[in-house]
Amino acid sequence: MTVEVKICGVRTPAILDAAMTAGADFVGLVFFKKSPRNLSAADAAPLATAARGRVKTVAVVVDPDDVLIETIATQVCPDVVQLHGSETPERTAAIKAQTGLSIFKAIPVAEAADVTAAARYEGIADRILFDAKAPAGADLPGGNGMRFDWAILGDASAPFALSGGLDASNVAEAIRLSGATLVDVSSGVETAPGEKDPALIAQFVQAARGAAPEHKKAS
Ligand SMILES: O=C(O)c1ccccc1N[C@@H]1O[C@H](COP(=O)(O)O)[C@@H](O)[C@H]1O
Repeated sequence: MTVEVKICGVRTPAILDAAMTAGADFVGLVFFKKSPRNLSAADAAPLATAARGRVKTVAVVVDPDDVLIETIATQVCPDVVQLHGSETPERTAAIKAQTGLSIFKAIPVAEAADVTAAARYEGIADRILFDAKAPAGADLPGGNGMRFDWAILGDASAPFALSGGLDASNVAEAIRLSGATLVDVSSGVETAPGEKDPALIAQFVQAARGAAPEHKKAS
């Protein structure tokens, strides 16, 4: 089984090209002012246009209001909306209804008990994304390069995505231990916050492609 790959925090045409050349399945466009990867809708629209039909675009937002969602949906036209804040199941359903788009819902994880929160989004979010819980007081809810114990996802049901501190050196082990069918990376393919590196992107995609979840390997 092939594991899908998302390269998050793409900000320039050159890095979009690098992600597509490497064979990424998704690229993330971040709409969060505190992030070093933040884009305006006007800056993101040409990137999304260049990506269309070649790689799926994911609009990453944090507790967005209806105006931001409408602006992104009409100007950027992404394939997916990734909700990376404290959106409730009701708010998640409302954003899905407003946009008609596929929804990734991020669930912050520090310990096994956090994984159960995902059940509240069953039948609402199209994919659950388990990400490392940000430290208290952090500026960003994601994109911090922090990881958690991947093995605690071993019993999570339904295909899910994994992020948090992944890079080319650890993504194969993360897939094997967690059973994730999609891996998402931001800091792990950067040389500085917000500065993506084409070689690191290529290495990450290659490492993820070569991995398979342990319990899904043919015996
Ligand atoms: O990348 C960001 O700046 C960001 C900002 C706000 C919400 C989510 C963000 N990124 C997501 O964070 C995770 C993990 O990133 P990392 O690899 O640990 O740096 C990933 O899901 C990104 O989509």
